[in-house]
Amino acid sequence: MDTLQERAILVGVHEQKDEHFEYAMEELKNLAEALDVEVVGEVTQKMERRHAGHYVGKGKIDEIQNYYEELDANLIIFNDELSPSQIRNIEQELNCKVIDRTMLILDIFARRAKTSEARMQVELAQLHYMLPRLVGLRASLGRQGGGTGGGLQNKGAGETKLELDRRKIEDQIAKLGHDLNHVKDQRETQRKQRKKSGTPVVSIVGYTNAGKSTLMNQLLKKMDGDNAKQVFEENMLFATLDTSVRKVELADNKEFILTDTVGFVSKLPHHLVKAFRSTLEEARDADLLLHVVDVSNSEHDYMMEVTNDTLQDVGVQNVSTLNIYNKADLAEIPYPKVSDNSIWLSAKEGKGLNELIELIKRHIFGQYTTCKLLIPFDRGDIVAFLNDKANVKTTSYEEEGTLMTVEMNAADRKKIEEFIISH
Ligand SMILES: Nc1nc2c(ncn2[C@@H]2O[C@H](COP(=O)(O)OP(=O)(O)OP(=O)(O)O)[C@@H](O)[C@H]2O)c(=O)[nH]1
Ligand SMILES: [Mg+2]
Repeated sequence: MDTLQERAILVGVHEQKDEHFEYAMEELKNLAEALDVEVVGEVTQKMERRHAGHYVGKGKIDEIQNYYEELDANLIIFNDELSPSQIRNIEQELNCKVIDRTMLILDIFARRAKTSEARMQVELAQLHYMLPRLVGLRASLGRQGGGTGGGLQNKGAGETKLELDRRKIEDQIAKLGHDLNHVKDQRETQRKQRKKSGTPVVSIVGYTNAGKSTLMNQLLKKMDGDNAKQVFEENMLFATLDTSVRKVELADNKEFILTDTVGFVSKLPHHLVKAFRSTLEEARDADLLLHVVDVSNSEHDYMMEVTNDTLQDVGVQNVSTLNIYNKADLAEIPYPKVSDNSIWLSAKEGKGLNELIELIKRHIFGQYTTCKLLIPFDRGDIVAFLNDKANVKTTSYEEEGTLMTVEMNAADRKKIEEFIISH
């Protein structure tokens, strides 16, 4: 397919109460560039509230039109999600291809999704978004354009040739919902099994591009050397869209499960959060969250706020959390440094990992207890089990059997209760 280079003008309304407007516009530019769209201009307007009919004030529409022609643009991207009537009205007035922040994010997700579950989740979000906007979108997407189009030119929604047919879209939504439920059940079963095994779960969460996958890889490398099964890390928005689950085994026979998942961004589309809910919910059952923050970004407080709000949105509450201030190498901050539940480190350089592991251990192995056991000589299986699963501190051979002092978790302890002689 012949793809025309897209040249976009960004349009944003700066509402009075919004303190993060400049950053939101900068992020919009990054999102556009993540789709190879060239940003050629920007129009902003200060208003008390966005205009219900056409997002910006009426006079601003003419200004956008002039700018559009002058800069030879072929696309206009709005900084917020446009309502169905806003899309229709702006379309009519401007007579050009119009997309909004939501379509942009959906499109990025559509391109990055790798597993079938992630693809289905994105497609579901796209269809939900499209359904009430068919009229406006039909006009907009019918126009000559390049790569972006609310995912319609991508695999997934695009290849199923829905032709914006309402009935077909509704059927497809129902089908995806059904298929996703099935995947969700499987995931639930796995989660339950993990829980039953008593192995603590540590989940990495945070804003997109904060360094979550880099941290996961470094932790795995530290344990398994270069044989570690790495996850994908990249300097781009939404490099990760799926949950990766790995087991981390520590030197003292303690182990935990580490998960990496999709990152957050401000104004994450509501339908996307909904579609990805089951992925995001994984964090709800975690024993500990590692909230990774790019401390070198001047907006990192805001990014933390967005992450916390999104987590709350999907019902992740009251899970103990460590704040990981990452990329300290790019900030003027001494590192590694630990203070209460916060740590400053550099995942990329691998500096601060030992301190982080200590901090993690302190949180998740709190329920570990030490006890003394006497195991008859004919129960070599128990001794082997303990050597494999527990942190064995002393072993001596007495007349009645093997005497061991071990530190272990509650689940394993239950299994060998009959051999405990003192605590
Ligand atoms: N300088 C520096 N760069 C880092 C550090 N940690 C990660 N990065 C870089 O930041 C970029 C993003 O890293 P990822 O690990 O992919 O980030 P992520 O949080 O998984 O991002 P998403 O999956 O997109 O949400 C990569 O280019 C990393 O090399 C760090 O400590 N210092
Ligand atoms: Mg990632």
